[in-house]
Amino acid sequence: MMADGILDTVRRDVAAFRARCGIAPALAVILVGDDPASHVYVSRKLKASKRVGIASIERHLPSETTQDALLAEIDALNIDPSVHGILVQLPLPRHIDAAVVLDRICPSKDVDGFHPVNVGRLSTGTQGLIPCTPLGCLLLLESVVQDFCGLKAVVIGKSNIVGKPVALLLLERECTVTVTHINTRDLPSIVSIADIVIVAAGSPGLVRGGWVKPGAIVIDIGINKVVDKDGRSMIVGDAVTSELEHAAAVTPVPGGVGPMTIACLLSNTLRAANMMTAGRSPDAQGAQPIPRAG
Ligand SMILES: Nc1nc(=O)c2c([nH]1)NC[C@@H]1CN(c3ccc(C(=O)N[C@@H](CCC(=O)O)C(=O)O)cc3)C=[N+]21
Repeated sequence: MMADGILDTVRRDVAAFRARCGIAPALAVILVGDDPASHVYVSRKLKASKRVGIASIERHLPSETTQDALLAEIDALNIDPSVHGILVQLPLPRHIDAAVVLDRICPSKDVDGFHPVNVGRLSTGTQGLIPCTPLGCLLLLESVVQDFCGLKAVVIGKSNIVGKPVALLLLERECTVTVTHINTRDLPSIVSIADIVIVAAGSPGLVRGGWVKPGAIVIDIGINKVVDKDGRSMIVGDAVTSELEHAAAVTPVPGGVGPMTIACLLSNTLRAANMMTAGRSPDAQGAQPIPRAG
Protein backbone atom coordinates (compact mmCIF):
# COMPACT_ATOMS: atom_id res chain seq x y z
CA MET A 1 0.00 0.00 0.00
CA MET A 2 1.28 3.45 -0.92
CA ALA A 3 0.65 4.84 2.58
CA ASP A 4 3.22 2.37 3.93
CA GLY A 5 5.85 3.77 1.60
CA ILE A 6 5.18 7.31 2.82
CA LEU A 7 5.33 6.16 6.43
CA ASP A 8 8.70 4.48 5.75
CA THR A 9 10.04 7.72 4.29
CA VAL A 10 8.68 9.73 7.21
CA ARG A 11 10.26 7.29 9.67
CA ARG A 12 13.65 7.68 8.02
CA ASP A 13 13.39 11.48 7.91
CA VAL A 14 12.18 11.60 11.52
CA ALA A 15 15.34 9.75 12.51
CA ALA A 16 17.41 12.37 10.67
CA PHE A 17 15.47 15.15 12.41
CA ARG A 18 16.13 13.58 15.80
CA ALA A 19 19.82 13.20 15.02
CA ARG A 20 20.04 16.86 14.00
CA CYS A 21 17.81 18.47 16.63
CA GLY A 22 18.08 16.08 19.57
CA ILE A 23 14.29 15.93 19.96
CA ALA A 24 11.48 14.11 18.21
CA PRO A 25 8.92 15.94 16.09
CA ALA A 26 5.77 16.15 18.24
CA LEU A 27 2.11 16.12 17.29
CA ALA A 28 -0.62 17.27 19.69
CA VAL A 29 -4.11 15.90 19.06
CA ILE A 30 -7.06 17.47 20.84
CA LEU A 31 -10.25 15.47 21.02
CA VAL A 32 -13.37 17.01 22.55
CA GLY A 33 -16.19 14.70 23.58
CA ASP A 34 -17.01 11.05 23.07
CA ASP A 35 -17.84 10.58 19.39
CA PRO A 36 -16.89 6.91 18.83
CA ALA A 37 -15.70 7.42 15.24
CA SER A 38 -13.46 10.30 16.34
CA HIS A 39 -11.93 8.08 19.00
CA VAL A 40 -11.13 5.43 16.40
CA TYR A 41 -9.54 7.97 14.05
CA VAL A 42 -7.50 9.60 16.81
CA SER A 43 -6.20 6.27 18.04
CA ARG A 44 -5.15 5.39 14.47
CA LYS A 45 -3.29 8.69 14.21
CA LEU A 46 -1.50 8.14 17.52
CA LYS A 47 -0.58 4.57 16.61
CA ALA A 48 0.86 5.69 13.27
CA SER A 49 2.84 8.47 15.02
CA LYS A 50 4.42 5.90 17.27
CA ARG A 51 5.31 3.72 14.30
CA VAL A 52 7.36 6.50 12.67
CA GLY A 53 8.92 7.92 15.85
CA ILE A 54 6.82 11.06 16.10
CA ALA A 55 6.01 11.94 19.71
CA SER A 56 2.33 12.46 20.40
CA ILE A 57 0.48 14.42 23.00
CA GLU A 58 -3.16 13.53 23.45
CA ARG A 59 -5.55 15.98 25.06
CA HIS A 60 -8.91 14.41 25.64
CA LEU A 61 -11.40 16.99 26.84
CA PRO A 62 -14.96 16.31 28.04
CA SER A 63 -17.84 17.16 25.69
CA GLU A 64 -18.97 20.00 27.98
CA THR A 65 -15.60 21.79 27.61
CA THR A 66 -16.21 25.48 26.91
CA GLN A 67 -14.91 27.14 23.78
CA ASP A 68 -12.72 29.40 25.93
CA ALA A 69 -11.16 26.42 27.69
CA LEU A 70 -10.41 24.80 24.34
CA LEU A 71 -8.87 28.04 23.05
CA ALA A 72 -6.70 28.21 26.18
CA GLU A 73 -5.53 24.65 25.51
CA ILE A 74 -4.58 25.65 21.96
CA ASP A 75 -2.77 28.76 23.18
CA ALA A 76 -0.64 26.65 25.50
CA LEU A 77 0.31 24.26 22.68
CA ASN A 78 0.95 27.18 20.32
CA ILE A 79 3.63 28.63 22.58
CA ASP A 80 5.17 25.29 23.56
CA PRO A 81 8.37 25.00 21.49
CA SER A 82 8.45 21.22 21.90
CA VAL A 83 5.14 20.89 19.98
CA HIS A 84 5.39 21.03 16.18
CA GLY A 85 1.92 20.06 15.04
CA ILE A 86 -1.55 20.69 16.48
CA LEU A 87 -4.70 18.93 15.32
CA VAL A 88 -8.18 19.51 16.73
CA GLN A 89 -10.30 16.54 15.75
CA LEU A 90 -13.53 17.43 13.96
CA PRO A 91 -16.46 17.47 14.37
CA LEU A 92 -16.57 19.55 17.55
CA PRO A 93 -19.56 19.65 19.92
CA ARG A 94 -22.29 22.02 18.71
CA HIS A 95 -21.65 24.73 21.32
CA ILE A 96 -18.13 25.27 19.95
CA ASP A 97 -17.53 27.32 16.79
CA ALA A 98 -15.03 25.31 14.75
CA ALA A 99 -14.03 28.32 12.64
CA VAL A 100 -12.95 30.25 15.75
CA VAL A 101 -11.02 27.24 17.03
CA LEU A 102 -9.20 26.53 13.75
CA ASP A 103 -8.34 30.22 13.49
CA ARG A 104 -6.56 30.03 16.83
CA ILE A 105 -4.03 27.36 15.84
CA CYS A 106 -0.68 28.84 14.91
CA PRO A 107 -0.51 28.47 11.09
CA SER A 108 3.00 27.01 11.29
CA LYS A 109 1.69 24.21 13.54
CA ASP A 110 -1.54 23.70 11.59
CA VAL A 111 -0.83 20.19 10.28
CA ASP A 112 -4.44 19.86 9.05
CA GLY A 113 -3.96 22.90 6.80
CA PHE A 114 -7.34 24.28 7.91
CA HIS A 115 -6.20 27.71 9.18
CA PRO A 116 -7.21 30.60 6.87
CA VAL A 117 -3.53 31.46 6.33
CA ASN A 118 -2.84 27.97 4.97
CA VAL A 119 -6.11 28.02 2.98
CA GLY A 120 -4.96 31.31 1.47
CA ARG A 121 -1.52 29.88 0.69
CA LEU A 122 -3.11 26.92 -1.04
CA SER A 123 -5.39 29.16 -3.09
CA THR A 124 -2.38 31.15 -4.31
CA GLY A 125 -0.33 28.00 -4.88
CA THR A 126 2.37 28.97 -2.40
CA GLN A 127 1.42 27.43 0.92
CA GLY A 128 3.28 25.44 3.53
CA LEU A 129 0.80 22.99 4.97
CA ILE A 130 -1.73 21.22 2.73
CA PRO A 131 -4.81 19.43 4.11
CA CYS A 132 -4.02 15.74 4.60
CA THR A 133 -6.82 14.07 2.63
CA PRO A 134 -6.41 16.27 -0.47
CA LEU A 135 -2.64 15.80 -0.32
CA GLY A 136 -3.14 12.04 -0.05
CA CYS A 137 -5.41 12.12 -3.13
CA LEU A 138 -2.81 14.05 -5.10
CA LEU A 139 -0.04 11.60 -4.18
CA LEU A 140 -2.24 8.66 -5.21
CA LEU A 141 -3.00 10.37 -8.53
CA GLU A 142 0.67 11.17 -9.10
CA SER A 143 1.45 7.46 -8.85
CA VAL A 144 -0.62 6.78 -12.00
CA VAL A 145 -0.72 10.11 -13.87
CA GLN A 146 2.45 11.36 -15.57
CA ASP A 147 1.07 14.65 -16.85
CA PHE A 148 -1.95 16.40 -15.38
CA CYS A 149 -1.84 19.29 -17.84
CA GLY A 150 -5.24 19.78 -19.45
CA LEU A 151 -6.88 16.71 -17.90
CA LYS A 152 -10.53 17.15 -16.95
CA ALA A 153 -11.08 16.63 -13.24
CA VAL A 154 -14.54 16.56 -11.69
CA VAL A 155 -14.76 16.96 -7.92
CA ILE A 156 -18.00 15.92 -6.23
CA GLY A 157 -18.30 17.74 -2.92
CA LYS A 158 -17.34 21.28 -1.91
CA SER A 159 -16.30 20.94 1.73
CA ASN A 160 -13.50 23.04 3.15
CA ILE A 161 -11.59 19.94 4.23
CA VAL A 162 -11.75 17.94 0.99
CA GLY A 163 -13.65 19.26 -2.05
CA LYS A 164 -12.32 22.81 -2.21
CA PRO A 165 -8.67 22.07 -1.38
CA VAL A 166 -8.45 19.06 -3.72
CA ALA A 167 -9.89 21.21 -6.52
CA LEU A 168 -7.22 23.85 -5.86
CA LEU A 169 -4.42 21.26 -5.90
CA LEU A 170 -5.60 19.91 -9.26
CA LEU A 171 -5.97 23.40 -10.67
CA GLU A 172 -2.38 24.04 -9.61
CA ARG A 173 -1.44 20.98 -11.70
CA GLU A 174 -3.13 22.60 -14.74
CA CYS A 175 -6.19 20.34 -14.73
CA THR A 176 -9.50 21.74 -15.93
CA VAL A 177 -11.46 21.41 -12.72
CA THR A 178 -15.23 21.27 -12.26
CA VAL A 179 -16.50 21.36 -8.69
CA THR A 180 -19.94 19.86 -8.22
CA HIS A 181 -22.14 19.44 -5.16
CA ILE A 182 -25.51 18.48 -3.81
CA ASN A 183 -27.34 21.11 -5.90
CA THR A 184 -25.51 20.38 -9.15
CA ARG A 185 -27.86 19.54 -12.01
CA ASP A 186 -27.10 16.73 -14.48
CA LEU A 187 -24.30 15.39 -12.30
CA PRO A 188 -23.94 12.12 -14.28
CA SER A 189 -23.34 13.96 -17.55
CA ILE A 190 -20.74 16.23 -15.92
CA VAL A 191 -18.93 13.27 -14.38
CA SER A 192 -18.98 11.42 -17.71
CA ILE A 193 -16.51 13.89 -19.27
CA ALA A 194 -13.96 13.44 -16.48
CA ASP A 195 -10.51 11.93 -16.82
CA ILE A 196 -10.26 12.14 -13.03
CA VAL A 197 -13.26 11.79 -10.70
CA ILE A 198 -12.82 12.72 -7.05
CA VAL A 199 -15.86 11.90 -4.99
CA ALA A 200 -16.25 13.18 -1.45
CA ALA A 201 -20.00 13.33 -1.09
CA GLY A 202 -20.65 10.95 1.80
CA SER A 203 -23.31 9.20 -0.24
CA PRO A 204 -22.90 5.41 -0.65
CA GLY A 205 -23.48 4.16 -4.19
CA LEU A 206 -23.59 7.67 -5.69
CA VAL A 207 -21.12 7.15 -8.55
CA ARG A 208 -22.38 4.38 -10.84
CA GLY A 209 -20.45 2.59 -13.56
CA GLY A 210 -22.39 4.36 -16.30
CA TRP A 211 -21.26 7.78 -15.03
CA VAL A 212 -17.58 7.08 -15.54
CA LYS A 213 -15.88 7.02 -18.95
CA PRO A 214 -13.54 4.16 -19.86
CA GLY A 215 -10.00 4.83 -18.71
CA ALA A 216 -10.94 7.43 -16.11
CA ILE A 217 -9.39 7.42 -12.63
CA VAL A 218 -11.73 7.41 -9.63
CA ILE A 219 -10.61 8.58 -6.21
CA ASP A 220 -13.21 7.60 -3.63
CA ILE A 221 -13.13 9.64 -0.41
CA GLY A 222 -16.49 8.51 0.93
CA ILE A 223 -16.57 6.81 4.32
CA ASN A 224 -20.06 5.46 4.85
CA LYS A 225 -21.12 3.01 7.50
CA VAL A 226 -23.74 0.69 6.03
CA VAL A 227 -25.37 -2.57 7.10
CA ASP A 228 -25.06 -5.44 4.62
CA LYS A 229 -27.77 -8.01 3.90
CA ASP A 230 -26.53 -10.26 6.71
CA GLY A 231 -26.85 -7.44 9.20
CA ARG A 232 -23.13 -6.80 9.48
CA SER A 233 -22.02 -3.19 9.53
CA MET A 234 -19.27 -2.23 7.12
CA ILE A 235 -17.54 0.79 5.61
CA VAL A 236 -18.11 1.62 1.95
CA GLY A 237 -17.19 4.55 -0.26
CA ASP A 238 -19.28 6.73 -2.57
CA ALA A 239 -18.54 4.79 -5.78
CA VAL A 240 -19.98 1.44 -6.87
CA THR A 241 -16.63 -0.28 -7.30
CA SER A 242 -18.13 -3.44 -8.83
CA GLU A 243 -19.37 -1.37 -11.80
CA LEU A 244 -16.03 0.33 -12.44
CA GLU A 245 -14.01 -2.33 -14.22
CA HIS A 246 -13.67 0.00 -17.22
CA ALA A 247 -11.93 2.65 -15.10
CA ALA A 248 -8.13 2.86 -15.27
CA ALA A 249 -7.88 2.89 -11.48
CA VAL A 250 -10.24 3.13 -8.50
CA THR A 251 -9.19 3.67 -4.90
CA PRO A 252 -10.76 1.19 -2.49
CA VAL A 253 -12.63 1.97 0.72
CA PRO A 254 -11.29 1.00 3.16
CA GLY A 255 -7.58 0.90 2.33
CA GLY A 256 -7.39 3.81 -0.11
CA VAL A 257 -7.49 7.48 0.79
CA GLY A 258 -8.00 6.89 4.56
CA PRO A 259 -4.52 5.50 5.26
CA MET A 260 -3.02 8.17 2.97
CA THR A 261 -4.68 10.84 5.12
CA ILE A 262 -2.90 9.54 8.18
CA ALA A 263 0.43 9.18 6.37
CA CYS A 264 0.14 12.78 5.13
CA LEU A 265 -0.68 14.01 8.63
CA LEU A 266 2.62 12.60 9.86
CA SER A 267 4.45 13.91 6.83
CA ASN A 268 2.97 17.36 7.54
CA THR A 269 4.05 17.10 11.18
CA LEU A 270 7.62 16.39 10.14
CA ARG A 271 7.45 19.25 7.65
CA ALA A 272 6.17 21.62 10.31
CA ALA A 273 9.00 20.54 12.60
CA ASN A 274 11.58 21.01 9.85
CA MET A 275 10.21 24.44 8.90
CA MET A 276 10.12 25.51 12.52
CA THR A 277 13.66 24.46 13.27
CA ALA A 278 14.84 26.04 10.02
CA GLY A 279 13.12 29.29 11.02
CA ARG A 280 10.80 29.00 8.06
CA SER A 281 7.09 28.60 8.49
CA PRO A 282 4.04 29.04 6.28
CA ASP A 283 3.07 32.17 8.19
CA ALA A 284 6.51 33.69 7.77
CA GLN A 285 7.74 35.29 4.57
CA GLY A 286 8.90 32.87 1.92
CA ALA A 287 6.57 30.48 0.17
CA GLN A 288 7.02 26.73 0.23
CA PRO A 289 6.64 24.70 -2.93
CA ILE A 290 3.97 22.02 -2.99
CA PRO A 291 5.75 18.70 -2.30
CA ARG A 292 5.87 16.16 -5.10
CA ALA A 293 5.60 12.42 -4.77
CA GLY A 294 8.68 10.24 -4.99
N1 LIG B 1 -9.05 17.77 12.34
C1 LIG B 1 -9.37 16.67 11.64
N2 LIG B 1 -8.50 16.18 10.74
C2 LIG B 1 -8.80 15.06 10.03
O1 LIG B 1 -7.99 14.63 9.17
C3 LIG B 1 -10.03 14.41 10.28
C4 LIG B 1 -10.90 14.95 11.23
N3 LIG B 1 -10.55 16.08 11.89
N4 LIG B 1 -12.09 14.38 11.48
C5 LIG B 1 -12.49 13.16 10.84
C6 LIG B 1 -11.84 12.96 9.49
C7 LIG B 1 -11.84 11.54 9.00
N5 LIG B 1 -10.44 11.15 8.90
C8 LIG B 1 -10.01 9.89 8.56
C9 LIG B 1 -8.71 9.49 8.71
C10 LIG B 1 -8.32 8.17 8.44
C11 LIG B 1 -9.22 7.24 8.02
C12 LIG B 1 -8.78 5.85 7.78
O2 LIG B 1 -7.67 5.49 8.04
N6 LIG B 1 -9.66 4.98 7.28
C13 LIG B 1 -9.36 3.59 7.06
C14 LIG B 1 -10.25 2.71 7.90
C15 LIG B 1 -11.73 2.90 7.65
C16 LIG B 1 -12.53 2.26 8.78
O3 LIG B 1 -12.56 1.04 8.86
O4 LIG B 1 -13.10 3.05 9.59
C17 LIG B 1 -9.49 3.26 5.59
O5 LIG B 1 -10.17 4.03 4.87
O6 LIG B 1 -8.95 2.25 5.19
C18 LIG B 1 -10.53 7.62 7.84
C19 LIG B 1 -10.91 8.93 8.10
C20 LIG B 1 -9.66 12.18 9.29
N7 LIG B 1 -10.41 13.26 9.62
